Amino acid sequence: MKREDALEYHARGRPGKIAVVPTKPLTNQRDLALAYSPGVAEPCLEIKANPDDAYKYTAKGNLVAVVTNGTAVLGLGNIGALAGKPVMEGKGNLFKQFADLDVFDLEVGSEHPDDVIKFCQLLEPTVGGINLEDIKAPDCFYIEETLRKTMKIPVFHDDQHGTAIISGAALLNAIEVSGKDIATVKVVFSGAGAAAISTAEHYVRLGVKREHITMCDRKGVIYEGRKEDMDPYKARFARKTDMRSIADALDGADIFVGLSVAGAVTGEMIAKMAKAPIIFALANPVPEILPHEVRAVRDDAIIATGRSDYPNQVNNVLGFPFIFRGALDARATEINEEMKMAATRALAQLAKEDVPESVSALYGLTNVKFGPEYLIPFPFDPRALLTVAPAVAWAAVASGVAREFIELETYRDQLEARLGRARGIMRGLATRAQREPKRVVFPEGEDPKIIRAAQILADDGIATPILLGRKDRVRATAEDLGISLDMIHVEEPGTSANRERYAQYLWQKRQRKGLSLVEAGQRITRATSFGSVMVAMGDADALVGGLGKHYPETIRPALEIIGTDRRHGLVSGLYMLVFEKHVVFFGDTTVNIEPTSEQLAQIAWSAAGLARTFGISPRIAMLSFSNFGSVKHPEAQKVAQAVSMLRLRDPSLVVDGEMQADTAFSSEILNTRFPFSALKEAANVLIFPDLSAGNIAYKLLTQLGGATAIGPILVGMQHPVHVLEQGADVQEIVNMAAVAVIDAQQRSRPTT
Ligand SMILES: NC(=O)C1=CN([C@@H]2O[C@H](COP(=O)(O)OP(=O)(O)OC[C@H]3O[C@@H](n4cnc5c(N)ncnc54)[C@H](OP(=O)(O)O)[C@@H]3O)[C@@H](O)[C@H]2O)C=CC1
Ligand SMILES: CC(=O)C(=O)O
Ligand SMILES: [Mg+2]
Repeated sequence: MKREDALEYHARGRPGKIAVVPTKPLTNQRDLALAYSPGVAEPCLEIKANPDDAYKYTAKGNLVAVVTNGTAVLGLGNIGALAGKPVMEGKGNLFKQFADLDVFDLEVGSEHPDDVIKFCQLLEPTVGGINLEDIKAPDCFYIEETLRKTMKIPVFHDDQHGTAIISGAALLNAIEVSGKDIATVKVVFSGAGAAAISTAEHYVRLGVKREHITMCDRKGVIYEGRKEDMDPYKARFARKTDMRSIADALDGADIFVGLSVAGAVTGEMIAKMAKAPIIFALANPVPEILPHEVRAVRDDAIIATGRSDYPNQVNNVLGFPFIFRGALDARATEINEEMKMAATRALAQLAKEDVPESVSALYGLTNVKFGPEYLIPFPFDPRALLTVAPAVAWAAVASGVAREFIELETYRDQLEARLGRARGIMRGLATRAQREPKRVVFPEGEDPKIIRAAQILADDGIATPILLGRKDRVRATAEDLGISLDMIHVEEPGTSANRERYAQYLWQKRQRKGLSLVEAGQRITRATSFGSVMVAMGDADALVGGLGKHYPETIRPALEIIGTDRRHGLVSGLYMLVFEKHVVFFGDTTVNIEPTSEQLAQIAWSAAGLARTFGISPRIAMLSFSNFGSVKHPEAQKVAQAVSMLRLRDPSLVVDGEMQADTAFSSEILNTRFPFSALKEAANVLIFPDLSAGNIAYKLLTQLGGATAIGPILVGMQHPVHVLEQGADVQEIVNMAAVAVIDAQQRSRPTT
């Protein structure tokens, strides 16, 4: 990271990192009357009568004040309120991006603790919570304690408790990885300020013995009887000891926790620590010692820093957004010890779970697993919000400080929705699949991604996975991945007891297409054919395949063996494009290259059915370069004919065309220029005149239009078969399997 890049990042475009965004339309006289005078008086009077209504009519419940006086900004020291503003804007940005909380960053121009206290107290009507930031010790303790006693909204000093919570999670996991015992470990702190004191107290709650903690500040070890630079908070850690320097303290110590400044310890000191030392060098922006300096003297060390450019980022960014989310959603009156402990445990546990590839890919990593290099989740892991916020909210309810009851199942859905519609939709699918899980067969059963997806599907009760492949290979890969195959069925096409039966079925299906019984016997050893027969014969409910293969390699055997559902007449590949505010289905994007009018009508009919599966009432636009006969060309007429056919087939469908893409999305164009159109509002199903158009359009929208694509979803097969994109990641495989399960749930299986 270069200095110029950081400066350019902050200066680029609109200076700074956050802005205020209106959440209600204000485009005409009526809006103005509602938003401002006279309409605004109504919520004012409601709140006057019932102050709690502020949470209903204003942004208070989602608003956090990040307050500093700039006296301990990162490890830069007392650089003042104004110079601290970039950090506070940064916290605001993180609150928003990671937890959808809005922030006012408030830099208070006074070093006097009572000024900060008064300032915060006066903010109580404005915000739902206060995050104190970068205020030096011991002032920060007095400020926070006073505010907690006098205010009814959560007040949380991030450098104290955020750091304690996150490093507590990392501590539990580092202890587990190193095989140490929390009751006997010797811990040395560099720093005895806001972060260090609170972290040490949290470690004691987690099981570290107070007498095993040695705390050092600028003057060295804090010992019993020391007079210089002491305060009551440091005094709680004053040890009866002869040690005077941090070098003395580190000799034989198990754990070093740096919450002070860059360069506070040296390699020489670290070299003298006990076996498998745990080094948390957490000063920002430059740690007490850099990881390569530790490695130079200790190859058995477990290392974490506060930065994002080394493994194990122990930084309060993993805490404050999610902790405040949970606290505010539960309308907690404070953030108490139970809530902090719940956050620590939730983060520690999350690190032990499989990391989605979409997350590790953000860090340029593959196969990330719990261990010395991965003790704690990544800040960009969306599961952090989904895990920590509910844990905190629930702890608030359980400890009696919540004013709002949290229904955990629906709460997780609400959090998913905050992360974006695509995730919300996929989670909705998983929930539906879990109601009646089905057997899903995976032809690429030896692939590590498929095995990992199978584990998730089985663990989450979404499907009963059947992996096709050589059993020894599947077992060996599963073992490498640390995955148990107890709930996963593995079938080897080459040696399966069902081989004969399946070959007979295949032969009967294809004997008039030139396939001999011997050839059928050979073909059945191929996983895609084997899997397709399993589905056709009812030994599996759905097939999900095609990982690393070209599309036709999977779809052809499936089509030959399973065939097309007569009601659809043809198979097509649809995508669901999820935008921030709406969802649009695209067809056909993957199968039919030059569809006829009949086929276009079929594709539209299938797409309408798929939209209904997702709980969306279809409004179909049949697209072209022409608007309702404006261009006389066979390509446009083909689309218009498809519309007529579709109307005959299902008069209740909301469909029209041929029309241009902008017409499809503009109710104004539709209603003014084409008032005869059956489509009156923006379409949510787009049918393209050919595969080129459909395929190009969906790819452009994912690349340039910010859409998330879910698919391809294959419709029109006799039984559920779904083809993965070649490079699909584990989460995409899980998603597609959930779609396959729902597809299977919706069909009544005809007897074969
Ligand atoms: N990774 C993370 O998530 C977080 C990291 N931090 C980091 O922790 C550090 C401290 O922050 P915070 O507690 O808020 O600040 P404070 O000002 O409250 O405390 C700073 C402490 O560091 C001590 N110190 C300063 N220089 C030295 C030195 N050369 N050797 C030993 N101790 C020294 C001070 O000693 P004295 O008491 O003698 O003045 C003081 O105890 C910063 O670097 C900050 O970036 C903080 C929060 C979160
Ligand atoms: C991360 C943080 O809050 C700090 O270093 O102060
Ligand atoms: Mg800070």
